[in-house]
Amino acid sequence: MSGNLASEYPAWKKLQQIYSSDHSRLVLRDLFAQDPQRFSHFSKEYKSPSGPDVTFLLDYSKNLITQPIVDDLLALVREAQVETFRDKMFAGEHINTSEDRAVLHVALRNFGDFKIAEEGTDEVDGVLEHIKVFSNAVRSGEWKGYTGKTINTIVNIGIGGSDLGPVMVTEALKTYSKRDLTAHFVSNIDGTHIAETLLLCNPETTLFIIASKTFTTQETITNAETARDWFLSTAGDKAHVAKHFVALSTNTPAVTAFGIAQENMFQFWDWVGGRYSLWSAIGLSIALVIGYDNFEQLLKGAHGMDQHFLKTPLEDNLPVILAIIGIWYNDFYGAQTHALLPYDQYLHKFADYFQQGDMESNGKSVTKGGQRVDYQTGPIIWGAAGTNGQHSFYQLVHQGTKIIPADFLAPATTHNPIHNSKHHRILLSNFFAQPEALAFGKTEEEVRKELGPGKTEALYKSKVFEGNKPSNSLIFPKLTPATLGALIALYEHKIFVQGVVWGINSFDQMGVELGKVLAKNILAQLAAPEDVKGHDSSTTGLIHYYQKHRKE
Ligand SMILES: O=P(O)(O)OC[C@H]1O[C@@H](O)[C@@H](O)[C@@H](O)[C@@H]1O
Repeated sequence: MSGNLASEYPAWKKLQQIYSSDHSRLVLRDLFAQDPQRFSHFSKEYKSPSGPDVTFLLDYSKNLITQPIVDDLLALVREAQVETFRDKMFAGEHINTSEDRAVLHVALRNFGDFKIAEEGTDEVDGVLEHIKVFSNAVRSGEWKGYTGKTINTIVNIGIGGSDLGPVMVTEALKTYSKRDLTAHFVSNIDGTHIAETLLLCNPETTLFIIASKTFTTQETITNAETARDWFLSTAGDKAHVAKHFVALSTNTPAVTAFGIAQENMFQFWDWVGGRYSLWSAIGLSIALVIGYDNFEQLLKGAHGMDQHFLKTPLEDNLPVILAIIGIWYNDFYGAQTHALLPYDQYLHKFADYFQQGDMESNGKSVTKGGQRVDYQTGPIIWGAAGTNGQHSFYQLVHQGTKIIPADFLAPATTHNPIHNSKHHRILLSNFFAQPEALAFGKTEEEVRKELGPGKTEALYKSKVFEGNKPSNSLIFPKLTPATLGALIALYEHKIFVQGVVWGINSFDQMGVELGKVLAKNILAQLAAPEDVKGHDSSTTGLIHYYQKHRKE
């Protein structure tokens, strides 16, 4: 986030030369054969420096790297002054320059450690207390609906960062959830989303959580109004809204105008980016589902990773290691994507979550100084829970023409050891096998030996796995709230490091604006064909087709 062009750093130029001269020699079979200690050289165990016990092993030995390459990538990190910018972030400096804002999601999980001088950081504990008291009241049944019944359903209405974090975390920690409290998440403006959800709700026992940092987001406000109308059509009296609607927002006037009382508003601050907000009041639905104590464990797990990121030398710093490996493929190998592949059904929304986390943060092409970059920035993030992906897109990962770096994640112990953990052993055998198959493949010689003579050349060739496909493996004892917190913070800081190296602002999201403005303009033109003005022939033609065929 220095605003410099990464391609001007001496280390960048050196890495380009290394890639050109050496990449054909970077073959995992050979690298492992040459160094029997490769695993211990390129793996690290994380142990939380404070708070709840969190540990995991990151094995990055199956990457197309050598120690000199790692050293040059770390030199790049130093030249980009990542440590300086990291310290600025933790100190509350306004590193989000385009919006003149601090970037302080770390302050939301700062259990007294870091000194941060920014307005609002002294209010964090008060909001956490509010979340605690409220979530305890709802979960215990003390909080009653307008007819005196306890709440058994919550509906979080929010989109983007006000949806994806709570969705991902409540799914990931479902085993900790209060099973008699059903949680729904409504995000899409498509009326189908709210309509189908309302069919499952009883107005007497449903709590709506309107989650919007700005409280101006069209989707969220429209869905919230629809929910309020639906509620009032049964409840009648507007005074009952107070028992069934709460807001999570930075925008007090808009919340009040909507009709939500200030005591039912959970505050946060402009220094919390939407995609980094699950640790804030936006996490209310998480606290309701898993309980406040577990929510706090999540925060503490993340705080441990914050300390690790802040205090660990670069060569042992796990977010830095993930970041440099990503840069190596993204910028030198030309990899377009990065797959997140958790072998844990509970983490089935992990890739969706980091699609926003990473792509909205680092999907930029202009540096903080305003220069057009001449290299690749953020990768396309995608993925699915194992083993489902194996029966779908892994074919291309194994034998396609593209290089797809991937992170495999898995718990050693499952929360569901059914059938004497048979399922889990099978799951983990796949978690171990896939990176092995990707890295080492199967040679033509091995195929010929296996099939024997007399087969067509085409068949021999089609069964070859070229291998040399890179991956990281991350294994942790069990998916606990604290472990999940640490994993999320690990990836958040990885994204930060990459953004600093690329010289971009990872904390604004100007790219979401243009479409919003055009949609607003078009919405006002939808009534009649003669209203449709100022568009290209394609857009005009599409709108005219819609106008001809709609039935409302
Ligand atoms: O929380 P609100 O303000 O409704 O924003 C919801 C989402 O809006 C989008 O346009 C993006 O800017 C996201 O970063 C944000 O999380």
